[in-house]
Amino acid sequence: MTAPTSVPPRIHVTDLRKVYGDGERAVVALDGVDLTVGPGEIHGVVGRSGAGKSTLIRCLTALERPTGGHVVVDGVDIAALPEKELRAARRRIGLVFQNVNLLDSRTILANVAYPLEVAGAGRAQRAARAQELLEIVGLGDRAHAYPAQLSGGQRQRVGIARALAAEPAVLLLDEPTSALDPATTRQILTLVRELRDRLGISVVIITHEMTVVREVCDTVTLLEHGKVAEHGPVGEVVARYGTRLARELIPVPDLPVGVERTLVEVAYTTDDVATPQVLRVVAGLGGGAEVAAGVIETIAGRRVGRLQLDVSAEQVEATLAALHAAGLHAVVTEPEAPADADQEPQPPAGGAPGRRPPAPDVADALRTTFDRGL
Ligand SMILES: Nc1ncnc2c1ncn2[C@@H]1O[C@H](COP(=O)(O)OP(=O)(O)OP(=O)(O)O)[C@@H](O)[C@H]1O
Repeated sequence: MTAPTSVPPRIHVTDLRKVYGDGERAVVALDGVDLTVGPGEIHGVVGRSGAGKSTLIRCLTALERPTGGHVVVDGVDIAALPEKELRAARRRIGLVFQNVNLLDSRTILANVAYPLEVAGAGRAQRAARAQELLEIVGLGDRAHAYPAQLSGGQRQRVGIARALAAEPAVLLLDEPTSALDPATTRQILTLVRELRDRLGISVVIITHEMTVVREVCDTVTLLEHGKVAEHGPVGEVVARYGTRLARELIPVPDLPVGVERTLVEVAYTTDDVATPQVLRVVAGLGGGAEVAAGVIETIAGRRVGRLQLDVSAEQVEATLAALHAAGLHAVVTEPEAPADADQEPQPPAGGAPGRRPPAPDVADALRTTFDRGL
């Protein structure tokens, strides 16, 4: 969902730059990033390790001063604010990260109430609000449980409830489902969508999981080497045949390793051509063209197909010509590497595979921010 132009975006980042260090040691982590998230929009930010995702989070939450550019959250440019005004501005973003840091000695009700306590709300008021938030995230009957008694998915729910306590305009979720199994992931994503529908909140999800983008995001940004490589509504991005995001959002099954083949890929959306029509064209190719792999999926309301044809080397030109003559997008392609083949190895978190936890300085900074009452 892209915000109508008359409605101001909840997040409007322009030409954001962040350089760590200087001179020969300078590392350009963000290099002219633009990002717009409208009211009620769920926006995914994806990118490989080192692309700049954590730096973007830190700039969005004002934990890091940008080297240049603007970070406007709910109408306030937090990149330009003096230190003493930052605390109030930070409340406009509720932050939840993969390893939810709950206070183990407190009940989950007291955990959710904690930001309100720091903000000076009275006991009865904060208990009522915390209970209401726990009801919203589906944990109303566990208010007096302790964090150690909860599953990973339930802890995420508590983290989300706590992040909502200060009534933020934006919920920022950093790898919210990386440590969760597929069924729990789906439940959390359903909750995120419900929160958006119920509260009208905007959501930014930083993730390396394309499933998250496919299942819940309205719009997506791909960061590469600190720059925006691709962005747009998910339904449009999947129809940009051959782009990295389109390929990763609609992965075709891998071919056996070591098999040498010439693959011709046909990509289409059923807005343009129906699948039976495509198959008729493929059936008429002759020359031994065979469907080696393929997938047809409905993403963001759009049905998209990718077929990989196994074609003998001498038939490639004729095959491409016939497909193009039928008005289809077709290119010679390579067997695909797994989506995150060049990710750094990532240690398990919370007992399941996932993105590595934030570096200690990030985790400490975030904890300190939370302790200050965010
Ligand atoms: N405090 C820092 N000092 C120097 N360089 C840094 C610092 N933090 C990040 N970088 C560098 O900035 C670049 C972007 O890093 P960042 O952590 O934002 O990427 P990322 O996409 O979040 O990666 P990951 O998914 O592995 O967490 C990398 O080259 C990284 O080495």
